[in-house]
Amino acid sequence: MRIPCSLTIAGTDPSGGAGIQADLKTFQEIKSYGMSVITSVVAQNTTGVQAVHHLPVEILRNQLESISSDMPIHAFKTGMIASKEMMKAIADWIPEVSAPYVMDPVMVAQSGDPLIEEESRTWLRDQLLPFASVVTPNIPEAEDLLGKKIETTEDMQIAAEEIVTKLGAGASLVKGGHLNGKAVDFLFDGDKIHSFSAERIETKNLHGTGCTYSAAITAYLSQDCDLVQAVDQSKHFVTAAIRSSFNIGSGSGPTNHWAIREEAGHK
Ligand SMILES: Nc1ncnc2c1ncn2[C@@H]1O[C@H](COP(=O)(O)OP(=O)(O)O)[C@@H](O)[C@H]1O
Ligand SMILES: Cc1ncc(COP(=O)(O)O)c(N)n1
Repeated sequence: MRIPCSLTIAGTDPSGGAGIQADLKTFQEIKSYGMSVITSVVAQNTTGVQAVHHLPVEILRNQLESISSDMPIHAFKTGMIASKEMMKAIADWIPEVSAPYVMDPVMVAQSGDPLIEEESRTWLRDQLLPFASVVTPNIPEAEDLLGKKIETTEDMQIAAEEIVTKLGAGASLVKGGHLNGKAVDFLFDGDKIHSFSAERIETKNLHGTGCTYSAAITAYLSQDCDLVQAVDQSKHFVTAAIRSSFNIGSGSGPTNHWAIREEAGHK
């Protein structure tokens, strides 16, 4: 039996709601074997980011090599990649792997704290994004990638299309968490637009939603789901996780990764 294997390349969150920790919990819930390569160690919690330590690029390369020389990778994602040098190490490694690549173009934490160097954003867009099978920007990230404002759902659909046609991603999922009204996301798959909608849940506990969503897409892709089906199932996953998110910590609390299991009646 083939065991689906997912890899995340990202920064850490010791409070367990975002980054590598959220990704591994999500892989586990969706029953994809989880592996992780750490880019930066981040001291953060529900209130924000307190300190960041970027690992040396050489140890990033070593970790990538440890995985690809020994382990199967059926899908992988990237999250926080702080510097151009780290992006370059990952771009050099990607051709070694033939698996779907989900890029979460993380730029700032929910708290507003920056997670990547300002001058690396262009490199992320021009050198790394064209490798992505699908890229999953929130609205501020899509605005940054395209250099224009996104204010309506029509703007979101145009942005999703342009991230593919102008910037070269395989597909693009523009997420609507930062607009008002329903929580609607638009996927352009290179051919047409698909929309994924859920009721907006009134909560301050949204720490790690983007990480959880992109990790879920990665896990479903590792199981050979097609992209539209993977996004659809992941939207259900992240919505359930937000609906029963935890009021822990004094800031924006984490989502509940086992919500889907509870909804299905498993304890
Ligand atoms: N209050 C909310 N209620 C329901 N879904 C939400 C809410 N906020 C965000 N979402 C959904 O969570 C996912 C993550 O979106 P978003 O918040 O835009 O990304 P990020 O965490 O990267 O900023 C998307 O599917 C979005 O529609
Ligand atoms: C290491 C790391 N990566 C990403 C995020 C963004 O999290 P969110 O999903 O809340 O935007 C974060 N806070 N920390």
